Amino acid sequence: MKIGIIGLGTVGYGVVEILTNEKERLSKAINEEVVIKYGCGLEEIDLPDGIIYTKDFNVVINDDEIDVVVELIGGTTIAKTIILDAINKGKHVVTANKALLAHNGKEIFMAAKENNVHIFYEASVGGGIPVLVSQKESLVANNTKEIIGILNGTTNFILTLMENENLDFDEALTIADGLGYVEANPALDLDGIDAAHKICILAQNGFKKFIDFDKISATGIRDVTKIDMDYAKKLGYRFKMIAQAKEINDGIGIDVAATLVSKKELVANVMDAYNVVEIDNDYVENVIYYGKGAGRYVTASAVVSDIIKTSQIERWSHDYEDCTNIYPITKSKYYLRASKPLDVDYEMYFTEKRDHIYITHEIELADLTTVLNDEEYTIFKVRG
Ligand SMILES: NC(=O)C1=CN([C@@H]2O[C@H](COP(=O)(O)OP(=O)(O)OC[C@H]3O[C@@H](n4cnc5c(N)ncnc54)[C@H](OP(=O)(O)O)[C@@H]3O)[C@@H](O)[C@H]2O)C=CC1
Ligand SMILES: N[C@@H](CC=O)C(=O)O
Repeated sequence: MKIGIIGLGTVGYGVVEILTNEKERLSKAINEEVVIKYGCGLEEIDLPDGIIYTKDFNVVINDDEIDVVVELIGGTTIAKTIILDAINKGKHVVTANKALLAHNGKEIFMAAKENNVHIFYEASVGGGIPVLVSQKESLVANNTKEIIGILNGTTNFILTLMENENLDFDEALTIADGLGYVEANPALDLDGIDAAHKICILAQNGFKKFIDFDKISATGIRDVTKIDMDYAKKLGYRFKMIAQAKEINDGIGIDVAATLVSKKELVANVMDAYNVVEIDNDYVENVIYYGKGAGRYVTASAVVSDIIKTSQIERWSHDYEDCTNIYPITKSKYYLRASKPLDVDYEMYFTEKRDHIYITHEIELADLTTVLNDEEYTIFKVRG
């Protein structure tokens, strides 16, 4: 197996290291020598002996000896060209590029099918956690009912810091940024866009439907305050940025939102930069996947396992229909904080200083906002 790795940054160099250190064992596992022929990056770096450095990804794609192209540059422009060109040249492709797959997955999967090549992308969701392979292979007997997850480590780290250290959002963000957690474009993390990319990929595979990414509602964690975090704590909840998808009526409900999760739920106890995915199925019922969602070796572990999987004969099918009806999930329990008593049905209520705090029964958001009229209030979804 001859491999070309395009992108030698955090993940790409980790892949080079693992494949080099584990070459003998991995080659034995597939009964074929695993060889990195090219490392492609914008700037030349030291590569282990035998790997050819190139600046030009076309050198990799146009080499007839290359079986697997590994795209690890990120983004949705050049990466798309690289992946489609590689597929059209009959190469298997491995990528960790969640943004590209959420936006252009359909086109890429179709091209892979037409060219009879593998496209594997385990590292795009949950870093090293083997959740996609489980969805595509181990859960094949099941119909998925619901998927929920904490799919962004950065925001989970920030929420954990806010809670444990009693910090404001901005204070916690500064610390997370200083530790290198926050993406170059912070909106991807903070506004839930990265988590939306990941739930889009999970939902497509779970419900066997293509989802138009632009229809997914994502609100992120910028509105979570220390005040609401304290009230949540008093009521037995913890703030988490929850990505959720489930089949509803004639379509798919899917969104990402800061949510109060009961501390009794396993998901509420996933702290720091860890990720979790919980999939509810008809036969095996609930299964939970937990682990680190980012980091050089964590992510490279999933990429290497995908590279090795390209030696298998059977292709992953992505013969999905388009889902035209995509909705935010608005039927929920809600947390409300207002400066006056509110006329709402509730499960829990207390008042402190000038605040009136409610956890409502499950209700449609539109019905709730009708009752609230012009009152000023803070609102978040509640789970559990
Ligand atoms: N880091 C992580 O923990 C995780 C990352 N991912 C995904 O993995 C992918 C890679 O991420 P990561 O390694 O962190 O990103 P990095 O920015 O660390 O690495 C990307 C590398 O690609 C290089 N590059 C950019 N354009 C080209 C080009 N045209 N030809 C060759 N090389 C190029 C960059 O060079 P330069 O720096 O000079 O621009 C950089 O070294 C992304 O899709 C990301 O979303 C997924 C899960 C976790
Ligand atoms: N920014 C992402 C990195 C991995 O996908 C995260 O925080 O989870």
